[in-house]
Amino acid sequence: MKICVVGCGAMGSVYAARLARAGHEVSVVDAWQAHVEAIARDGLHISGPDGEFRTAVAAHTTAPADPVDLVVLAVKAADVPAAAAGLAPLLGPETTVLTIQNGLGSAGAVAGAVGAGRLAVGIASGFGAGLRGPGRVHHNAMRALRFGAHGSLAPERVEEVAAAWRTAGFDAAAVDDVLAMQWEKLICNVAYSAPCALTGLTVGEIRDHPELGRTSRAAATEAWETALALGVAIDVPDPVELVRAFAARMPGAKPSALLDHEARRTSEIDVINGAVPREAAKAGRTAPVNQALTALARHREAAWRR
Ligand SMILES: NC(=O)C1=CN([C@@H]2O[C@H](COP(=O)(O)OP(=O)(O)OC[C@H]3O[C@@H](n4cnc5c(N)ncnc54)[C@H](OP(=O)(O)O)[C@@H]3O)[C@@H](O)[C@H]2O)C=CC1
Ligand SMILES: CC(C)(CO)C(=O)C(=O)O
Repeated sequence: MKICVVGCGAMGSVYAARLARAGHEVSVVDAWQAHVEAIARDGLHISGPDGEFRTAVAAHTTAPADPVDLVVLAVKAADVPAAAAGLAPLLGPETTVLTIQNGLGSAGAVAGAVGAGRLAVGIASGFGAGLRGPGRVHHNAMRALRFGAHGSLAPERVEEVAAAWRTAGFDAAAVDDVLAMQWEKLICNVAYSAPCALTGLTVGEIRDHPELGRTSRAAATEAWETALALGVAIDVPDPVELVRAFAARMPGAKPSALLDHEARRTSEIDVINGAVPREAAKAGRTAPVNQALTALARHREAAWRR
């Protein structure tokens, strides 16, 4: 498959490098000039639980006029509208766009820019990835990717994408109910994103903390109750068990919201913990734990923008 990964950060690099190593024709587009130059010169260097490797991929700072079979949009939520608006040079009549962000709401912005008929949504779970420097990424684990149609994209097209990712060694599958998958991931993210970002603790440290562990589990339980109240068909009998198992796979990981706060950057808290009170309101409910965590994170982030 001819694939372009737009947003070649922590996750985009893992996707691009593994897909290229599996023999797909892969290029990347990223906003960070020094990173793009390092990739173009030395390739992408990935380290993770299964060792290290380096792969050559073509790298650009803006999308070249060269339509591909698959665009993978792997920027953070706040950058989705701008990145989606720049995808036109990569799109041919049969191009599928796969957007993979944590939190809720990104797909709507991408559909507006590229058309819902070509859009698939992905959920990446259990990677704990971070950039180590230009051209270099480390990930703590590599659990699963699930893909689903956002609008009228044919199921065969989603399956084709999942099959390509399986050739690269990912546990990847097409699912019918991508909204349920997004909520299952959201339950895990709300447990760790704001609590880790606000305290500087890792996923495992939050899980094991006598007081903050309780806050983390309460945030997850609130998201779980909200999903059930909205009638989302999540397959989660026990949210506390779900988030414990999530942390057990990568106790040392720093959620990307914590990496953002360490760099004094605005995080994705607004579409992760912040999504829960917004969604709860649709069901006539409140979500005070996530509301408070979001307010604290927003307050800190606002100070960096002053
Ligand atoms: N990290 C993880 O372990 C996991 C992350 N996720 C989710 O995956 C998504 C991506 O996260 P992550 O990889 O950590 O984020 P990163 O910040 O590491 O990567 C995003 C990259 O996109 C670049 N970028 C921003 N705007 C544009 C643009 N318009 N065109 C091209 N490139 C652009 C950024 O450059 P610059 O920094 O210069 O703006 C950055 O290099 C998020 O939604 C995250 O929540 C999901 C599962 C695990
Ligand atoms: C590590 C974390 C919490 C990133 O933010 C994540 O979402 C994942 O790896 O699935």
